Amino acid sequence: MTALLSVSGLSRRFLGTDVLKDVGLELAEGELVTLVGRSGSGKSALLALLAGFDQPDRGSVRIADLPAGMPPPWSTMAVLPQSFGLLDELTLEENVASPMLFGGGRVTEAMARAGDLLGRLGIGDLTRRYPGEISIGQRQRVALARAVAGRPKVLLADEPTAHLDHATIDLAVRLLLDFVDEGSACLVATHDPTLTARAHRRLQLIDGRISEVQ
Ligand SMILES: Nc1ncnc2c1ncn2[C@@H]1O[C@H](COP(=O)(O)OP(=O)(O)OP(=O)(O)O)[C@@H](O)[C@H]1O
Repeated sequence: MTALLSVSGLSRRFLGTDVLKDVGLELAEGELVTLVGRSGSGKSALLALLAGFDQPDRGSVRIADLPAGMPPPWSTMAVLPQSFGLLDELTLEENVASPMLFGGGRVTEAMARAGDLLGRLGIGDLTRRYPGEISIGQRQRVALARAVAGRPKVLLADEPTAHLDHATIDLAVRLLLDFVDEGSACLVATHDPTLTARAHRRLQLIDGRISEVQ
């Protein structure tokens, strides 16, 4: 299996506290891996380091075949933040199509894929609405659709099912599993037991250290 993300010896200190201590992990192509840990344990801090939004005090992050430490282009790594980051002036389908269009994709194909992804998440009837006209759980689904739309090699997702009901979580998990099956890898910080149960592997953060959940 090809390693799409390799992390070693990652440490990060905030305000005199070692939040992450010597963290190492690998994500292989085809893997959906969850990251659990108590609130404040450092999950979002770790995702920020992996995404290149923050710099470690020690350690290295290597993404796909880029040199270690090289910030990944958005077409290689996508980030789904807790705050979604949707563009309010674009319709839902335009939001989802945007990574494909920025990557040089054809408009008709990008819009068709956007509609398909939104349909798979149960909101195919809302494609022409704007983010301000839908619920928070619907916005979360749009953000998930947009995160996978450009087929990035690595997706980092922070609590992507936090606002979803049980049936909708099932749709989201299926989408993520199909996404990694097509040659990507996904690391998900989550408190969601359904998502965790269906992941290929589970990691946990305790006292700044990462370990595999057996
Ligand atoms: N920029 C920062 N400056 C100072 N402290 C920070 C900063 N970012 C994170 N922290 C601290 O690092 C710790 C880990 O925060 P983080 O947001 O990664 O937790 P989390 O596991 O994602 O929590 P949750 O499940 O509640 O989202 C917390 O104690 C937090 O206060």
